[in-house]
Amino acid sequence: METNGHEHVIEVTDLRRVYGGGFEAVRGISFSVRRGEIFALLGTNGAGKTSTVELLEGLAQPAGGRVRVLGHDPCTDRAAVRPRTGVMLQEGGFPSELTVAETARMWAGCVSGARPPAEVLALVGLEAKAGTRVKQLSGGQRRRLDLALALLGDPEVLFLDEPSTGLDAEGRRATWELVSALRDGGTTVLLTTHYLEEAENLADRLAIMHEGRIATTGTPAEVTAAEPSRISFELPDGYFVGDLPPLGELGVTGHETDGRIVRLRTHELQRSATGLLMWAAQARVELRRLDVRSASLEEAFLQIAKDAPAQQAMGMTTKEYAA
Ligand SMILES: Nc1ncnc2c1ncn2[C@@H]1O[C@H](COP(=O)(O)OP(=O)(O)OP(=O)(O)O)[C@@H](O)[C@H]1O
Repeated sequence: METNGHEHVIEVTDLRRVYGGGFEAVRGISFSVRRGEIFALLGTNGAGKTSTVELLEGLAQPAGGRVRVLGHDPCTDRAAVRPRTGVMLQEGGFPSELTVAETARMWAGCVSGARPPAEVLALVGLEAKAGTRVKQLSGGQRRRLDLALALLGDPEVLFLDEPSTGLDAEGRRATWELVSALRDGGTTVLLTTHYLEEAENLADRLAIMHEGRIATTGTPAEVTAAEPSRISFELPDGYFVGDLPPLGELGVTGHETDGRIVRLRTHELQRSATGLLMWAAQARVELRRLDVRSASLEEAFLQIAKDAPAQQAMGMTTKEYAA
């Protein structure tokens, strides 16, 4: 379907997934992915990312709502969709006695018009491991084999469930480069990830899921822009928060204290930082552990996940100012 001149390769409308015991893992989500775009689904543990991706892959029927991939229902019209998509699941589950090359050849036998197995192994940097048994691969090498197999059919749409989990920094970068190159070649990619840096580097657009719903969506810049920047510092000896200049007048929209550490939130970082530093200069005090940082995807993520146990454990007090 075309909207505003963009062809939507994946369309999800009010999608729901309910498991056997009645647990609703996906609670009415909607988004679309354009042709040639990388779309990242981010979220807290158990947010419903894998449950969603499995519906897009046609591995299960939704309890409600609608999924279209390349214009088809991926579950009931699997024969039309499957040959045009590549899937990298979280757990590949290969026969461990086969070598890498044998695994790729076996998989190629199940894919119509498969690319030469050696070609996809080279793409993911596994050509030197062609003769190695799968059971002797490291976790990261297995992930790369997973990715190679997903590429065998030269798919138009690629689903990647946590593609770089278990990879070292170099392997992760290599995967990002490969996925970017695939996108540049016209492949549409939907990926799930726990790495905010991955989404920031790779995704054209993203959605952050929390408890089965989409909490926010947009380009990384749009999602980030909605979040405040942060300034933190240690209160100088003998000073209290009340001794600081009126924070609202510095453009500060809220603050938290954690012992002697003060954290300020602001949408006007330069104005707030300047006001604070001028105050410190005039008072002739040093702001130890001073940290000034622009809004980031991490902030957006933590804000959404703020009721998660790890955040509660930080035990901060919070004050909000009227904007
Ligand atoms: N087969 C199942 N039966 C019942 N509940 C399930 C099943 N699979 C997943 N769930 C539950 O559905 C919720 C969403 O799980 P899902 O695996 O989709 O989350 P996720 O966002 O991919 O998480 P993670 O980041 O930890 O991989 C979780 O609460 C999970 O316990």
